[in-house]
Amino acid sequence: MQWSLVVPVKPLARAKSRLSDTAGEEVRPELALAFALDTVTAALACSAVADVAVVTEDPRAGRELAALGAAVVAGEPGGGLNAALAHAVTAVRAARPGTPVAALNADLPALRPAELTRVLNAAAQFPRAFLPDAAAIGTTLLAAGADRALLPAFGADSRARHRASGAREIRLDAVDSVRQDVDTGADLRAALALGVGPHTAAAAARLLIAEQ
Ligand SMILES: Nc1nc2c(ncn2[C@@H]2O[C@H](COP(=O)(O)OP(=O)(O)OP(=O)(O)O)[C@@H](O)[C@H]2O)c(=O)[nH]1
Ligand SMILES: C=C(OP(=O)(O)O)C(=O)O
Repeated sequence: MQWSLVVPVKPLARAKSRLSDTAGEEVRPELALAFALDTVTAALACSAVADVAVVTEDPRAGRELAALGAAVVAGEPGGGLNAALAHAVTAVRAARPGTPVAALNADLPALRPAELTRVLNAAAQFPRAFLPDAAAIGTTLLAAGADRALLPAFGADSRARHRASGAREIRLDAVDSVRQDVDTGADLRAALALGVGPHTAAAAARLLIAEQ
């Protein structure tokens, strides 16, 4: 089974506010963009992925992610992340009616295509399924099979809310790269330890140089 992925990217100037202890205001947008570039590069290289649509209102993020081969969905309805995802799924299914869809966070800089394939193959066993984040509180991926509504409930305690919504929790070992989202400095160190993509590696190196 091949999936259409929907990847949400918040306007870079407002993104990753919880990294403010680790990265100053001028560096944070660069880091957020680097995470998204590495996430989308790995997603596009995944054999279980048919296409990737980025939903963003940020012109620079849209431009740079489109250059990788992602489609860009603009025109968010307002109301935040879940409304943006529902809007993007409607746009994707207008082009590919009924396609299975998965929402994937854009802050997974260590993402490995083979691990994403295993997660998507597990998701394909259920009408709706999700993967908890590394902290086991949030969600990094929510999937809905052909013609199923995604019903995204990302945000605080989304693991519990996705479970309560009837989505099946995916329990797999050795898919750390799909679970390691980066919200804090500690998350960034954990992602660097797993091994990040080239954009994040370069941005993190600039961050360390700036600190010296
Ligand atoms: N398109 C879109 N994406 C969003 C929106 N809010 C969050 N996202 C994205 O959703 C994913 C999960 O969001 P968070 O992990 O909370 O990231 P964030 O909002 O940049 O981080 P904080 O500022 O620290 O809360 C990331 O890929 C964000 O870029 C939104 O309003 N619109
Ligand atoms: C939006 C989410 O991400 P975070 O918890 O990283 O903000 C979520 O986990 O639902």
